[in-house]
Amino acid sequence: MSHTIIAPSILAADFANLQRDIEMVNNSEADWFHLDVMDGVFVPNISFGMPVIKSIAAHAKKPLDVHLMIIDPDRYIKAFADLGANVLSVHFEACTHLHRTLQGIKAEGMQAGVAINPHTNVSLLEDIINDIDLVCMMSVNPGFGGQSFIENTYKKVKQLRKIIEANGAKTKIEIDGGVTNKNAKQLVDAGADVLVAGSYVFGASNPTQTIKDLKKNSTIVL
Ligand SMILES: O=C(CO)[C@@H](O)[C@H](O)COP(=O)(O)O
Ligand SMILES: [Fe+2]
Repeated sequence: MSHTIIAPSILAADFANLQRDIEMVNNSEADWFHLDVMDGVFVPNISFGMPVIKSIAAHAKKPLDVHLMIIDPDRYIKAFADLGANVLSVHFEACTHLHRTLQGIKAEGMQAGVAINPHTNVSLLEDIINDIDLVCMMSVNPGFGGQSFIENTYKKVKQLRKIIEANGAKTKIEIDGGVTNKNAKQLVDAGADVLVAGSYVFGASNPTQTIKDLKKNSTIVL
């Protein structure tokens, strides 16, 4: 049996009841916390930054998967390591020297992730795939929660899975945006290892059960 990692996106949580929502994730079948950091420059939205992540880290009992949607992310690698990030993803489109940035993330003891926008071809990762711990494949345009899933993602997951296998890499594929129980199984069948879900989880009447269902439906019986 192969279990898919489920990472609820805190962007869709109720910030006035953040501790309650963190405890819900702690006590659920979810595996990671997905934290979206937006700078209002790389994406047309601003989310939350260091003080909020510090508070989340104080209560979270599962790994922190931080998705940086910011320009020049090298400036903050150490700060996110100090906050307790376990996986740190930078955007391919925001890095001039991606290889150096990934080495910098690993040097701080974190897993190095690369996020790619819907228009970015997965073949651009081929020469660096062995240095990437996780590819955060955007299945919506980054910047907002609650958007519709882009169907072309299935094709990209299959292409990326081939590149990973051809290079003997251990890279995980994470899907971010518009994930629901309607597309979860198909994404995992295409080769996804991690599913991020924000509005689908926190907008549900029973988020704990929704996570449980996502986990169950994305389990592959080998
Ligand atoms: O990075 C992002 C958006 O930029 C995501 O992590 C969203 O937070 C996912 O939210 P849903 O699409 O699941 O509502
Ligand atoms: Fe994200």
